[in-house]
Amino acid sequence: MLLSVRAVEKSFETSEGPQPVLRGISFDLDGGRTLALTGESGSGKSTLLHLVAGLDVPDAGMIEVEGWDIAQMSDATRAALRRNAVGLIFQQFNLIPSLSVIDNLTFHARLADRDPGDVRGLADRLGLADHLHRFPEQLSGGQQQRVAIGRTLVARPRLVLADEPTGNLDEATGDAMMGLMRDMVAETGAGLLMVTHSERLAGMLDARLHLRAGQVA
Ligand SMILES: Nc1ncnc2c1ncn2[C@@H]1O[C@H](COP(=O)(O)OP(=O)(O)OP(=O)(O)O)[C@@H](O)[C@H]1O
Repeated sequence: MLLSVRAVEKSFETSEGPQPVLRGISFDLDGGRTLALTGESGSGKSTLLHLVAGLDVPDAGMIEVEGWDIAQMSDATRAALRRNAVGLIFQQFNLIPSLSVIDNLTFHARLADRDPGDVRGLADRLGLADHLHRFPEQLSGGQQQRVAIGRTLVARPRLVLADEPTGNLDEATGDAMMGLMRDMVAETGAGLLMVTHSERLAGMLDARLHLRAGQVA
């Protein structure tokens, strides 16, 4: 199993005491499969994604990526897992401002010890062929979002975690990016866990995990 989540609990301290946000979440995700994470605002989607990404640790329960329990890892091992096995597409694009589009793509492949392969072909599929030598600040928000998607895919992670990855794109471009992500998942055998508020996009994925008040509904 690529990703196993079992009985995960997470609370945050607030002025009124601990506020439970995730209350016993369990699910599995196989390689080559795509899973939509849906639920109303505040239901715990981003919190769950952060835990799976190893950016935070659960209070109870277990999260295994390829059989490795991320809560038991040292910070250094967790960082290495994030670098090599897990690809994050979050709302902050975190592009490197001093690198052009093509260099941003290539750099991330090398960071993950991957041969970047056909970067120009990928840029083409991202609709960025005419912007290869631009710097992030010279791109629109949607173009930056596509670089962020490409940057993650070029590293060929085992697990792709995405938070509204097409949120800044028009419907046609968003659908094209969804198609690209699904193709890459199918080609590389990676798993995709994607937060979305869109029923339409959720319907394009293999399965859905719907959260309601911190539980699987
Ligand atoms: N660091 C934190 N400290 C305290 N409370 C937090 C923290 N992070 C999240 N929360 C609370 O946890 C709950 C779930 O937040 P989360 O961001 O996971 O929801 P979400 O489903 O992703 O929402 P949205 O769709 O609006 O992004 C919210 O009530 C939020 O206020």
